[in-house]
Amino acid sequence: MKKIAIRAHSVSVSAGKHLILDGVSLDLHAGCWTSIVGPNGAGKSTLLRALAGLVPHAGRVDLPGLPAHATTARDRARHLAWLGQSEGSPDDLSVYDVALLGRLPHRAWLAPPGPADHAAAEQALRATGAWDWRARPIGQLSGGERQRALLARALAVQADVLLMDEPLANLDPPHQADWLATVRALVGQGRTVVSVLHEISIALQADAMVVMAGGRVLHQGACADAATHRALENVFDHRVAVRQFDGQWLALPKPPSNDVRKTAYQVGTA
Ligand SMILES: Nc1ncnc2c1ncn2[C@@H]1O[C@H](COP(=O)(O)OP(=O)(O)OP(=O)(O)O)[C@@H](O)[C@H]1O
Repeated sequence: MKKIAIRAHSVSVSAGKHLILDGVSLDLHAGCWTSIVGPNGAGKSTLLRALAGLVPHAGRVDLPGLPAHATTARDRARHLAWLGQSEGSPDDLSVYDVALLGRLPHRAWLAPPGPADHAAAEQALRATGAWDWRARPIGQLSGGERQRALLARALAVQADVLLMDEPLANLDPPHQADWLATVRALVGQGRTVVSVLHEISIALQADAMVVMAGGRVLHQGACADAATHRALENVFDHRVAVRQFDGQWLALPKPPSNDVRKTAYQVGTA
């Protein structure tokens, strides 16, 4: 039987009277890459933040891979790394120092980074192609360069579980492919990756997929399963078609029907 990396029991998140996440229960397998997909506002980021313990919620999130003696926030930060959307870092911090931030859970209070920390930062920066400009201040970087520096910070943690919210934001296709290779390597080492993705064709390359809408999980299954493809097409109102090309599943955008197109045009030109 597959090990569980994260188990959510009836997790709900509210903002005032608005229920953003509505009693989500799910098991995420260890040593697997799971992608979370769904339309805008489905609750994907909120679910990921709840799994990471970054948002107050009802219900429970368990990390069965965390040893029983590992009870502190620092233990948890070593076990579970996080890459959020539009994360901030002081603009004058160098790319190298940003990567080293990922080592904070491994360092004693106020202790300088040691050889293992420098080695982890270098490995992470090389994996994201950011090593050559490690001395540059993060505030001077383009959107994609910045994302690669932040990704390096998450990788430098060397955590068993990585949660990433839109990790491909601003990345060009070669660096998207590098990210895919990195995820495959992590999973090959037995690590668990959970990513919220809008790039559905890339999300379909994961091992498993969680399909969300309206703050709920509508479907969870293998990316190769026909039931998962149907759930994807349904949740996007059949505006995507899942097809196989060259041995790979792709989600192709479909144009609106003539009726919808006509209405949209009339609204747009009114
Ligand atoms: N602090 C908040 N207060 C009120 N509503 C919120 C708050 N945070 C999120 N929401 C709402 O909760 C819903 C889910 O938000 P969330 O960011 O989790 O969606 P998402 O699926 O990640 O969306 P997207 O694909 O657009 O990034 C949205 O309708 C959002 O407007």
